Amino acid sequence: MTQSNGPIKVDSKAVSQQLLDQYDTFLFDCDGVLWLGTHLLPHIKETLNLLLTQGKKLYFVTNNSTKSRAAYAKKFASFGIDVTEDQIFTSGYASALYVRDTLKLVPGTDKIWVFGEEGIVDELKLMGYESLGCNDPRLNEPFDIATSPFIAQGLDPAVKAVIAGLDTKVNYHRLAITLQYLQQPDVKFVATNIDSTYPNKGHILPGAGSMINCVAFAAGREPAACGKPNPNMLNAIVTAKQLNRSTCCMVGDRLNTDIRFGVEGKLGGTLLVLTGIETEENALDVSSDHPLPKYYADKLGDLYELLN
Ligand SMILES: C[C@H](OP(=O)(O)O)C(=O)O
Ligand SMILES: [Mg+2]
Repeated sequence: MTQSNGPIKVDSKAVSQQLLDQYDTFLFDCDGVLWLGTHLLPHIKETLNLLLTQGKKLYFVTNNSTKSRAAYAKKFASFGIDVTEDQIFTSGYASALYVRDTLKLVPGTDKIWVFGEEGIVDELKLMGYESLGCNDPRLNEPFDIATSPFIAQGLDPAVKAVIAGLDTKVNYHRLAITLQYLQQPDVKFVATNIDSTYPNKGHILPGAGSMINCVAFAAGREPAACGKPNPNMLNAIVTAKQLNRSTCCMVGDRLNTDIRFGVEGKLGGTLLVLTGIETEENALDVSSDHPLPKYYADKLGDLYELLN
């Protein structure tokens, strides 16, 4: 079957082997591809091991900024999957690289207000940056303009950027103080990713993009989004790992981030799996605003199941 017929379904041993034979490197999205929250999807370990036995290089590229690369390595280990930190790239790490290499903020002098979770703070800390906000327990208090310490003490003038990401503790206090910083003209606005939702155990939950848009709308500002499909994230991975784009395959569950990342990043191929956000109808919708995948499958584990 040729690409001119549209996305190719991985539903036979021949197509599964054809896909594996084309690529020597696989970049995997995580949420909706490998797992749903703490639930590992079927035959993930077997599929990753199969790729390793065939000499493939594996990398993991997630827009989920709630954990650091080190914390993700621990999550893989909790599933009995041996992945090192340097195989993992998160949107929190991509955002910290942007703060360091593009904004050129000065570690030890410039601070960052984090509207998001520890994964962003941890990556910034590795680069020598002090963060404010995030899990500060005072932000868990209901917001009261008369008593908020962030209002009473005033904003920290050392804050030169806001990084906004998925924050499962989002509340009015966090939104209000983040907006105060975004109203400062010299404070840059950085977002980890644009995902409107993310999949978790059969439910579709609000994603980073939904809460980032809340403060962006209030501030009347658009952030620089550092995760997929931003090509800078792929450029950083390709450079760090000396990858040959033409022999790489991006595996994801979302058209407007993962598949767009792979297609616009000129990778050799893309595989959309239907265990996360997209449906088979979406995968085949030629009228879609987003690039369609070269391949698609009901789940990643089909690669293994069809060959065994
Ligand atoms: C959806 C995204 O994670 P990913 O699918 O990129 O691992 C996220 O959790 O915001
Ligand atoms: Mg995903």
